[in-house]
Amino acid sequence: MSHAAAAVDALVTQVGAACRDWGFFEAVGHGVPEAAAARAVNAGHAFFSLPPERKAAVRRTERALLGYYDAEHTRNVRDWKEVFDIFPRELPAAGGELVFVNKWPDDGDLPGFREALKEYAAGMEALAFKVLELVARSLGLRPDRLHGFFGDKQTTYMRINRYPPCPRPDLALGLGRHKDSGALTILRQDGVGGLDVRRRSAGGDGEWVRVKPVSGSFVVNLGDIIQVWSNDRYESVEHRASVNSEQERFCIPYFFNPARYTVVEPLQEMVSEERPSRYHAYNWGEFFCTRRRSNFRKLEVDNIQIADLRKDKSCNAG
Ligand SMILES: O=C(O)CCC(=O)C(=O)O
Ligand SMILES: [Fe+2]
Repeated sequence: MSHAAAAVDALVTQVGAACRDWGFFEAVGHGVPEAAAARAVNAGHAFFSLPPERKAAVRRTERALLGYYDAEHTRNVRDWKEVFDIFPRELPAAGGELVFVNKWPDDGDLPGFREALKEYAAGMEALAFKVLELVARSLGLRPDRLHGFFGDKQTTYMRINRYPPCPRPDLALGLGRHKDSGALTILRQDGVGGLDVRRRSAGGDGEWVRVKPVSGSFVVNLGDIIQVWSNDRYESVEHRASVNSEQERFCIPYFFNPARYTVVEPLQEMVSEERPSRYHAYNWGEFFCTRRRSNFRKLEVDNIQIADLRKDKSCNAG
């Protein structure tokens, strides 16, 4: 085996172990130019420093879901944060449905904002395909086995997240506990710290573990779709963002998601007589839109979770 092939094999083993044991890992030596990341971070800070009326000009609505928002709910509890969302690959508006067209602030307000975010998103996409390949290999699949789900019509979105200092961090969360519903999330966080991951444990709820910020790294986490594709070999992991009373915290997650029409179900290679399919097939676009619709206000019932699609609901994993 060549040197390079041995290095890839070693990386695949590491990624596989992290996916199995944590569902989370940090990527260093990832090839995304630091200057592009810094430009995106600066653009984000500049956006949130705009006066409220400039931010309100690109506020999202219940139908047009991209842009600025400061009242999001996660699993029926309001988050302590403000966000700005874009689709790096914009989707044409389809009549009567939710609209995913980008709302950009005026160029005069924020010169270079759009370019900075687009450049960064392109770097994230390149990294996302590399991670996808490592994940596929770690499951014993062809390196490009999952690539076809992420063509031009992908529903990937990117968010800039700001968590303001909170006078009572014991009473609020920047972002309530949740699992990401897409395939992979790759995020850049600042040095403040606040991302907590729930440790997996056989007996039920594990402890919360703070993800130590590592300068120049990206945090990668598996979403529900990888859990389903892998037929539970990997699991999406619960996480949350804590806040603190002194400092604002800032991060940019990139949510790598397949096309809307994708029917998500365990991959045929992951299913066997000994390990039958554990999930009902579902339509990703419907799942995504149901989730996004429900984060405007407090509902009486919890919104849809991946566990609802399990064939064996008595098993609480996921
Ligand atoms: O603030 C963070 O680090 C986590 C962000 C996150 O989990 C999300 O936006 O889904
Ligand atoms: Fe998340």
